[in-house]
Amino acid sequence: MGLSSARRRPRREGPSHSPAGKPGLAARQAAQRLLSAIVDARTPMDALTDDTHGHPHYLALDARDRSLVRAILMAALRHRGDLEALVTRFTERPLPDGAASLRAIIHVALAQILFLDVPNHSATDLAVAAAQADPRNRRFAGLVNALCRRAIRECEAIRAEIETQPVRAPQWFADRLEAVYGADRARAIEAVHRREAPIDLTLKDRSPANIAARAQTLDAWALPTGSLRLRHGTEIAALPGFDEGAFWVQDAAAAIPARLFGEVSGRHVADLCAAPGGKTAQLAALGAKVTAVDQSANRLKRLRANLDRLDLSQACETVAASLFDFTPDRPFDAVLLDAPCSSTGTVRRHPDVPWTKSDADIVKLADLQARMLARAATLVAPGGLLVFANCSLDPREGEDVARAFAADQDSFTIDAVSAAELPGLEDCLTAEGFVRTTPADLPAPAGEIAAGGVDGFFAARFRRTV
Ligand SMILES: C[S@@+](CC[C@H](N)C(=O)[O-])C[C@H]1O[C@@H](n2cnc3c(N)ncnc32)[C@H](O)[C@@H]1O
Repeated sequence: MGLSSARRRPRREGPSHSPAGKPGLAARQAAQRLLSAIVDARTPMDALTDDTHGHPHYLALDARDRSLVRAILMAALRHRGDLEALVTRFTERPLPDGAASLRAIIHVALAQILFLDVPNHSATDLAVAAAQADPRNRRFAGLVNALCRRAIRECEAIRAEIETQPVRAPQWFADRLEAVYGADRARAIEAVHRREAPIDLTLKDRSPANIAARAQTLDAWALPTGSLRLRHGTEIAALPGFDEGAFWVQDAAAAIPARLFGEVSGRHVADLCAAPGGKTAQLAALGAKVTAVDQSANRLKRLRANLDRLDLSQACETVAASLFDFTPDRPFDAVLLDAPCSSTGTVRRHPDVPWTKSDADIVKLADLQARMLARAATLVAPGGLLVFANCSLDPREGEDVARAFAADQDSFTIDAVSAAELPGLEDCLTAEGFVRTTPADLPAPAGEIAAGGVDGFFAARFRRTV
C-alpha cells in the first residue's frame, strides 16, 4: 500500500463486504492495512491511528476495535524481526516478492497468537478469511492457516526462543545502536524496546509532600528524578487529580531539559518547538513567563487545551510560526529548543519509528537541528541560558550538534550539567557535561513492579557570555 492509498477512502466493507460479515474481520483487515502503510509506505503509526485524521479503515472502527488494532500493531512492530524469521523458518519457499499484504495478514495473525490475549481460533479464522477476501491472497489461505496452526502448536517454544534469542531488526537501527553504544548496551536498550513502556507523570506541584501524597493516591513509584511512574496501565483522564490539572503525562527523561534552567520564576523563557506543551507546562508551573512557539497551528491547539486543563494558560503566550520567522521584540532570559528529531529514543512507545525512519533521515534532521540551534542562539539575551534537547538516541542529532555549536559560537560556553541535577540518572552525563539518557537507564529497583527505563534523550546547556 502506498502513502496515497493509505489516505484513500475505504472500499465498501464491514458486514456488507466481509465474508459472512464475520465479527472482528474489519479490525484485522484494518490492522493489516495499517501495518503495510507503516512498514511499506513508512507512514507513522500516530498519523494512521489519530482519532480525527487517521486512516479511514481505522476511523470506521469502534473504540474497542481501535484499541485492539493498536495493540496488534504494537506487538507486530516490536517483534517484527522475530515474526519475519518465524515465517522464513515455517515456509518451504520465501513469500512471493511484493507480497506485502500477505505478509501483513500473517504478521497480524502471529502477533495475536504469540503476544495478545485473543482466542487463537479467532486470530486464525480471521486471518484465513482476510486472505480469502483478497483476490491476490486467496490462493495463500491454506498457507496462512498452516502457519497459524503451527504457531499455536509451538507457541511456548517460540515465545521462549524469542525471549532468549530475539532477532535484532531493522538492520540499520540494530547496527547503529551497536556502533554507538557497543554490543552489551545495545542489547540492553533493545531488551527495553521490546517491553511495554510505563506511564510517567509530571506533577504541577513538585514539593516533596505532594509527590509523596500523589504517589500514594495514584499507586505510583516516586522516581528519584521527581516524576511519578504508574504501577498499572490505566485511563489517565479517570485518575484522581486529572480534572483539577494536578499532573500531565511526560516521560521522566523528557522532564529533564526544562529543569536545566533552574530558577525561572518571573523570567521570560522561549520554548521554541513547544507543542504539545509538556515542557511549556513545566516552565509555567515554575513561574516563568513563557512564549511557546510552534510552526504547527494544530499542535498548538493541543498545547493550549493542555495548558487550560492545567490552569497555566495565563503564564503563556503562544506563537504559531516557524522559529526561523519568529522575531520577538527583545531577547529572552532563557531559550529551550526541543528540536524535531528521529525520535529513536521513544521506540518503547513508538515501535514504528525504526521502520519509518532511516539513516538518511537522521543526517537530514541533524542538519536541520544545527540550523535551528544557530537561530535559537540569536534569541538569547547576554548572560542567558540556551538548552538544546531532543529524543533521539543518535549522537549525530545530539552530542555532535552540540559540540559543533560550542566550537562555532564565540558568545556561548557549555554550561556543564552536574550529577546533583540528575538524581537517579547521575551516570547519564557525558565528559562535556551534556545529558545522555537511553532506555537502559534507571532500571527498576528490586521489589518495584513498575517497569524500569526512560526515553532516550539528549540535552545540552549553554550560557551566552556576551
Ligand atoms: C519534539 S516536538 C516538541 C515537543 C514539546 N517540546 C513538548 O515537550 O511537548 C517538536 C515540535 O517542533 C515543531 N517544529 C518543527 N519545526 C519547527 C520550526 N521550524 N519552528 C517551530 N516549530 C517547529 C513541531 O511542530 C513539533 O511540535
